Amino acid sequence: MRISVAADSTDGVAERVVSELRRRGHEVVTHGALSEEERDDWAWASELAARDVREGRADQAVVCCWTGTGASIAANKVPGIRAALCVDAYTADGARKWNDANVLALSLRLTSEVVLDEILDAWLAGRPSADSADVANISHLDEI
Ligand SMILES: O=C[C@H](O)[C@H](O)[C@H](O)COP(=O)(O)O
Repeated sequence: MRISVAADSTDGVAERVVSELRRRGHEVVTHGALSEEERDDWAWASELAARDVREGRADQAVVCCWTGTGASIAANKVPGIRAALCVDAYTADGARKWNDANVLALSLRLTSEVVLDEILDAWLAGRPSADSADVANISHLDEI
């Protein structure tokens, strides 16, 4: 997959997100503090990654800030984006299965290297549920 990764800082696991995705064979585009030229504030960086997904330049995105809150809020402002702030593998699995999330938001403060690896495993293996109630919920998001 082609995955856009944004962060407002290179602290914590930000650079490990990029290296782990590349190690797993994905093509990675970087934004914010992970890019040489771009503004590194979370609202701008996260917006760019979310727009990559919205406009078809990426299949998915990972957006990071210190708490994960600002990055997820910014990504969710972009139409069609379903960003999920995930703190563990169970949440990441549920975000893909029940929410068809297309953007993974991470806290650079909270996410350890071990937990990051578990989250990425669950996120990348996850598939959206075909259950009619789940499909209806996702569909309603576009009507809100
Ligand atoms: O939701 C916001 C994020 O957690 C930011 O990473 C946090 O506000 C820190 O930003 P800064 O390093 O610019 O103070």
